[in-house]
Amino acid sequence: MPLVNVIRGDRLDSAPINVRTPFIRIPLWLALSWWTLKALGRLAVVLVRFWYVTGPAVFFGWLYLRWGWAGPVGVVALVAVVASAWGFGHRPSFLRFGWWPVLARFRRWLYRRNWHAAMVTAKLAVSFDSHTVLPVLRKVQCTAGVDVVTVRMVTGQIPDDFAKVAERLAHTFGVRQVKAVPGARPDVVLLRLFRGDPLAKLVRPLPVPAVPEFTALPVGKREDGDGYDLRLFGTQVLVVGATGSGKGSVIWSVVRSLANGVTSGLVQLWGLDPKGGMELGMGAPMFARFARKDYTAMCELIEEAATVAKERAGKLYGRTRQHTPTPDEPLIVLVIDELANLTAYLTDRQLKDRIKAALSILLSQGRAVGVHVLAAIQDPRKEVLPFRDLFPTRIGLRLAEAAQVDLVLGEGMRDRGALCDRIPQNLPGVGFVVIDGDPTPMRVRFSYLADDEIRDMAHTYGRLRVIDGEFLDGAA
Ligand SMILES: Nc1ncnc2c1ncn2[C@@H]1O[C@H](COP(=O)(O)OP(=O)(O)OP(=O)(O)O)[C@@H](O)[C@H]1O
Repeated sequence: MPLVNVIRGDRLDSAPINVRTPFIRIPLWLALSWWTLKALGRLAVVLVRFWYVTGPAVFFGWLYLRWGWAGPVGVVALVAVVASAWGFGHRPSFLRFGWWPVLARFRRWLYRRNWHAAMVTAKLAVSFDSHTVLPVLRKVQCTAGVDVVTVRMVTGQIPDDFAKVAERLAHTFGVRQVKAVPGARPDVVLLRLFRGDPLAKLVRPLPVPAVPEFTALPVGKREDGDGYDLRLFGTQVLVVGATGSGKGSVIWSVVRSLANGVTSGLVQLWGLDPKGGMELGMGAPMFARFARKDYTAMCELIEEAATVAKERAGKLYGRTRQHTPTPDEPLIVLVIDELANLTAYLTDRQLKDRIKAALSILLSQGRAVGVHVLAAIQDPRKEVLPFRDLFPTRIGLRLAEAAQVDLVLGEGMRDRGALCDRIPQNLPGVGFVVIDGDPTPMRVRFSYLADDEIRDMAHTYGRLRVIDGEFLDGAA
């Protein structure tokens, strides 16, 4: 409160010009007519603007006057019958042209009701030149479980401003999650509001592709309802998740998508399960090489893979930039269940150093020459996994701490919606991935193979030859 130069009373600022406004006497009938005309004009604007309410209201009013209750009830029944027939007859077109547009109009009305308050409380309203400016709600489109709201930003705003307050917006609009992605134009942001959770239900094992498509292996479902296809060519894959987060389901989903390649010899899986074969043991026949107890055998497997990678790189030098798998030179995928056991917790220092050296060669040189790594780990810190950055594809399942999200998925990914630390324990197999060409992380759920399904798959497609350095009976 100011303590000097204060006097009581209203302060009147001196006017720049003093103008005496003219006094005109208007007859009452003229004023009344003007007000009536203005009210009629406003009514016409409202009637036209909310045509989707006024049109049906007028139509039903007319039906009622003409035929009594039978009129409106008959028309409602007719619409219900036609809609049901359309919905059952051709569901995709009914949803696209019938149901979603109607729902979108309703949802737009809901969002508009809260828009002003939501923008002000989320600090997205901007004060400029002594007035408040709000982002403009342009359009709402609905699809299964998701509303896409097109928003024109205020000058100076960027999509990340919306991403930062996404959680606040989700609570305000009563949806599960909000994601902000850049729109088609630089001044537009798209808010994706997720109403329900399409990933709440378990994803059953997916059909095994006849020939594996190494750029798009079907492994799960995305939250926008599409299937999630993992790219293996040209990359190395790291799966990070707390205990019980479903790392095993990622591994088995990938193995299943490659199963026909294993049978045809186009793919060789080499399995390393330092936890004594707890995870990979059930499907051991899927692996051409398998090590579970002997750390020296595991180290030798990794060194052998690194040697293959170096030899192939030497052969392909100057000829091609991507190796094409053949039965003579198959795609090799090293599946490692708990990588930290090899890189951090191993007490034999010499062996640990050999493993680290071979792994870094494999990770850096293998991806172009068809020698890949699919590794799972619980703790993504640098001390545990020094070469985290050599895995271009990283999958974040449920994580223990918010700070781990950006370590796994990249800087700013938690702000953009990858809430790995908020994945509930009752949703194992759910995680976030960064999909090529999309700056916002995608929530996915990996398919789940029960133990019997893993055994069946191994029985149908498996070709195991060597366990811990020893040939299996009947295998050669
Ligand atoms: N994709 C999934 N869908 C449904 N349930 C799943 C899925 N993945 C895993 N589960 C369930 O969660 C349990 C734990 O999964 P899993 O053993 O794969 O986790 P993990 O991350 O490998 O744990 P740990 O690090 O302790 O080995 C499984 O026994 C299974 O019941």
